[in-house]
Amino acid sequence: MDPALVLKTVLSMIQSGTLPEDGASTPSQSSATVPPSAPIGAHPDATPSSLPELLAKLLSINATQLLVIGAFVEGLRRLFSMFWESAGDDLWLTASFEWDDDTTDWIMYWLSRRGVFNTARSIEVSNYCYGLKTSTIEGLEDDGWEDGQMSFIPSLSKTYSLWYRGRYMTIRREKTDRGSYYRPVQVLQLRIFSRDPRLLRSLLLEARREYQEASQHVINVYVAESADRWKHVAKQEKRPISSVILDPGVLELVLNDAKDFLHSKKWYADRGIPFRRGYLLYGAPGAGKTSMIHSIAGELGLSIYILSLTMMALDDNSLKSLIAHLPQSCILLIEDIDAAFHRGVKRDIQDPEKEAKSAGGKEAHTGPQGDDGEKMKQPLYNGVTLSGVLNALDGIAAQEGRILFATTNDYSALDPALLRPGRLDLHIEFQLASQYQARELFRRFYTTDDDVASSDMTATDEKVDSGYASSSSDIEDRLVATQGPADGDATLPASQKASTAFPEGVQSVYVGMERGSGHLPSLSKEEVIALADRFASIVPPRAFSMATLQGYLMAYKIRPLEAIADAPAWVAGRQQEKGKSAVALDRSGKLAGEKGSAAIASGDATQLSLVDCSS
Ligand SMILES: Nc1ncnc2c1ncn2[C@@H]1O[C@H](COP(=O)(O)OP(=O)(O)OP(=O)(O)O)[C@@H](O)[C@H]1O
Repeated sequence: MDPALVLKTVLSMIQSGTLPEDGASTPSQSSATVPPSAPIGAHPDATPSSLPELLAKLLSINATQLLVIGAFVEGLRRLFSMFWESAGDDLWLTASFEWDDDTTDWIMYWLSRRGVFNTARSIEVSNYCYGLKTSTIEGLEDDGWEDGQMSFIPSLSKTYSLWYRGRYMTIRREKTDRGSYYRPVQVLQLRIFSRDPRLLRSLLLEARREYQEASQHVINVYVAESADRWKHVAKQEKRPISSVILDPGVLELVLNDAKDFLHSKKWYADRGIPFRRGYLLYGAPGAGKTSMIHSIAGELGLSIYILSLTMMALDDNSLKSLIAHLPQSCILLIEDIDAAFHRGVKRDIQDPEKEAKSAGGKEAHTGPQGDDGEKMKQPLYNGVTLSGVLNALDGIAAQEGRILFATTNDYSALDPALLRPGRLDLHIEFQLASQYQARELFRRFYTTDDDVASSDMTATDEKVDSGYASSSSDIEDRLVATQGPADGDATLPASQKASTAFPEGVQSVYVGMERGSGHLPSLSKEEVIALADRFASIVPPRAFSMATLQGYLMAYKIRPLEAIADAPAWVAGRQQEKGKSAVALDRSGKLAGEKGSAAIASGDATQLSLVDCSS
């Protein structure tokens, strides 16, 4: 049989969709009509009229003929794939995005807005948070799923298609041969059937714009997952600047400084100064260091990258690599930077300034790190050395717009080389709550959102000390009514007295927010201010952290009058407790015991120490 004839027959059958004439005809019947043994060339012009007939003819092809047909088909296939590939380059626009890259987030969000994955028939589902990649699924909330609990992501090696501005477009997630065996690098490949590169650019810009618009109310938080990669762990609602209560001017100082820095690239370049800015927030735990950084990140629209120097498997190289993998604009937050030093970040270089001073017989710094050789030789917690940390911090300047925040509760543990201007330029001490902070905390706690935004309470501590000038007689009456007749247990806070829901014999109290129903009593703005003044006059300044005061108010979430009534007993109880065991911070940030805080409270300390090392 002529191979060309066979091929022609196959093609014509495919084209015409010819089926066996008689559906009942069986292979055995066919083979009876055209015996397999019949030489195919016996009737050269005979065209097989049915599939069994064709099969029979094919089976009768000899090896040489088969080889010719095979070679012909393979040749055609190669030709076609060559054409397809070159046509692919010519006719398609292609862009690849590394799966872990932020740009993938843009594309994933853009795709999810077009419902590509909501209608796909094969999809990967994950409850892991992928930035804004999470697809919202209509009706999901009704089924008890909260928004953000589910992500749709494209299955591996599966192609999804859609139309973009009238052009056919495909999406595919693929593994590459890069990365480790266990974690190969994955890419998202996007192809548009077009020769106009502007189309790709406009898609990218569109995706970025949509993503940024959707991100306006959130900040992304990343942590160093392994020694050399960042992992997205959360998208958090932006924390309003006004929700962080510090003494007047402090937050504004840092925020304006950071804003000014971000706009000063040329200024730095013109003067040959490395373009970097670092802030060190130190002092009392629960005083608002982390809160302040989060609210500033929200205000500046920057993501936060959190790094712990005590992370296992971290060494100088991986630290450098982590820094190098930071995006151009972001906040790097090194939390509890002292922890690494306590655990023995190896001091393998000498601080030249200190050496100079030591030579002169003077210590530059008397912290525990000092020039103490013993300390330097402590066993390493991990492979990080001080020079590695310093080099990494200096490397932050390599890209524009990176801001460093470091926090610590133990200022004195930090090495002077770290504190030098150019690395950590502005040092801000956070103390226990001042009267101003206590009053503002109370006021914002019990006022509505609108009142918080509109109210401009600029009263000073003197005003608080001046008594209850602003308190109305109405409020006084209500307070007296709240305190009620003496019940022989005046020291027991009302929150505890009210906790009668526990089974008999169970000695429990709410330490956080008490559950229960009810509403905030109706209080005018002036009444809340009067109560806030009263609260601030009861709480001794610099005796409690803001977190502690917030915890106290949480127990009185809807009972401001009782919060005031119980405050003296609560303060007395806490001070008694703290007198035994608690600690406070002295001016240098060193943990010094409860008496330290009393000394600070007595006015022996500045409210907030700002050390602008660059000036
Ligand atoms: N100045 C503040 N204004 C408003 N809330 C505050 C303030 N300080 C602390 N809080 C509240 O207390 C809690 C703990 O605050 P935060 O984590 O910011 O303290 P921190 O100083 O970073 O503590 P640590 O040193 O232990 O990390 C948060 O819920 C925060 O809302």
